[in-house]
Amino acid sequence: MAKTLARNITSSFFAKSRSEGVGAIVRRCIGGSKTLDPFLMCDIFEVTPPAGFPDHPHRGFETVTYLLEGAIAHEDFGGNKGLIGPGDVQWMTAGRGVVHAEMPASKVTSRGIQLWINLSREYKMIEPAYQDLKDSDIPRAKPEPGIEVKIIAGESFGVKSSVFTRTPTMIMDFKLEKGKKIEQQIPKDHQGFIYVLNGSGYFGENQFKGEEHNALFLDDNNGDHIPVEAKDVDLRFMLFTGKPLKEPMVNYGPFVMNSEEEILQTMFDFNQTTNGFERAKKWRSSIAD
Ligand SMILES: Nc1ccc(F)c(C(=O)c2c[nH]c3ncc(Cl)cc23)c1F
Ligand SMILES: [Fe+3]
Repeated sequence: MAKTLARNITSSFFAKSRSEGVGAIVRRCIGGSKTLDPFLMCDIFEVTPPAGFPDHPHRGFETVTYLLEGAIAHEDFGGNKGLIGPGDVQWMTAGRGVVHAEMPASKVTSRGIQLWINLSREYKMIEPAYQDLKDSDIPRAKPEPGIEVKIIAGESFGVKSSVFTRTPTMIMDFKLEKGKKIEQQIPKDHQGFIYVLNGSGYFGENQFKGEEHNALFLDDNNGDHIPVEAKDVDLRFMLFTGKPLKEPMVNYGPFVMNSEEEILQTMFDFNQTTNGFERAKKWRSSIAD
């Protein structure tokens, strides 16, 4: 069978720690100087009480919060509240508007990843929705001993996630023992990036070396897979790919719309608690004092 086209890595950078929220620390691998349609932001966060992300709004996109260690409590203006524990995922579709708080619920430092995925114009003003996945709900693919793929969204080695993605997205957590190599299929029309969580490895057809805290960006050569090899040590990395929306994007902090007018309207809606922000009137979370 003819060998299909593989993706290469075009660039990488080391995600430095910076403060965010109230006393939290994040390594921002998307959203600082680097954007990658349809992804708006990707933070690898560390947060210890009393720090956190107190009451704040979102409109026009989705947030995906994946806990690596510890726990995050969340509560929104609609009374939705819960705990995101180790290995769990909260997929929040903010749509027309959510106001919530996200606070650490563990004495030890809580570590995780929060990805912001843009919504296309047709979905920006839909009702908010949640998809909560407990670690045990999230399928794994184990194509051979020494390789495990945790599939938060998308498909790997015939194993599919149950998550509904309005913006076509793949999010996977890979663990490769030293000496193992893998080829992960990627839709040809997706853009993507990798974040190395632990160890190091060689990524893409061009065997680009990636180490801890490195964000690595895939070329958009329409390749249908990416080869990865853990040559020297065990490797753990995240793969994020998504179909670009190719729409105008105007953002103002946690509001992401298609025009300046829509952003001004959003700021008015939030300040006047109208048009999706009605429940924000007088609401204060109970988890962020
Ligand atoms: N507007 C705005 C401004 C500043 C923020 F910090 C936030 C925000 O909440 C987060 C930024 N990264 C994060 N990682 C993890 C978690 Cl749980 C939350 C966030 C936000 F939304
Ligand atoms: Fe938030």
